Amino acid sequence: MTQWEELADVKATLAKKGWFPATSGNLSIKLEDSPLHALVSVSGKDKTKSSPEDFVVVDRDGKTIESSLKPSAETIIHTRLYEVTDAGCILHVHTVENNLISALYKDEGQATFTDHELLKAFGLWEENAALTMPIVDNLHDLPALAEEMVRVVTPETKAILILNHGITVWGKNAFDAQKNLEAAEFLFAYRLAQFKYNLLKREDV
Ligand SMILES: CSC[C@@H](O)[C@@H](O)C(=O)COP(=O)(O)O
Ligand SMILES: [Zn+2]
Repeated sequence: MTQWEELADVKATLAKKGWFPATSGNLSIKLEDSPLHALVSVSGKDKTKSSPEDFVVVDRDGKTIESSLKPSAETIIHTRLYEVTDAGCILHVHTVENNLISALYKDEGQATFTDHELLKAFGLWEENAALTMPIVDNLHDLPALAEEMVRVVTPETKAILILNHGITVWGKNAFDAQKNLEAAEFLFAYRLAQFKYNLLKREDV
C-alpha cells in the first residue's frame, strides 16, 4: 500500500464515523524526514468524498511541491509537530465530544485519563497509568497556534486539544495515529457519560 493509499484509507474510515463535519479536519502522513516532506489534505474539501486531489505534498514551510492545490490551512501545525515529535502521521478532527472535553477542562489546561483499559492503546500498560492531553487556546493566528502546540508537547504527548475547536493526534504511522484517535474519542465519550449518569462529579476529575 502506498502512503497516499494509507492516508486515504484513514480518511475514509474517519469520514464514516462522521468525524469531518462541514469540511472540518485535516490529516497528513510524513514522506521524508530530512528535508521534511509530508502528504497533507487539501483545504476545504468534503472529506467524505474521495478524489485524486485529496492530498498534496508539502515541504517544511508548508509550500506545495509542483502543485497549485491549496494545502490545509492548518498545515503549519502538522509540519511543526513533525519537527518536534516522532509522529509519522497526524490527524485532526472536530467532534462534539472533543470540543466538550476541551471546554470542561480548559481552566486546568489539560485533561487527564486514568483507570481505563483503553489507555493501553496509547502504549500505557502500567496499572496506574495516566494519559494527559494539553489544552491550548484556539488562536486564530495559525503560526502562533502551532508554536503554542509545540510549546506544550512533552515526550509523552500524543494528542493536544484545541479549545472549542478539535483534537490533533499523532502516531508513529497511520495505523498508530488512527488507534490513538479512536482511543481518545472513546475516552472522551466515556468521561462525558460518567458525568451524564452521575458516576462522576466535576470536582472529582
Ligand atoms: C470548516 S471549519 C474548519 C477549519 O477552519 C479548520 O479548523 C479545519 O479543521 C479544516 O481546515 P482545512 O483547511 O480544510 O484543513
Ligand atoms: Zn480544525
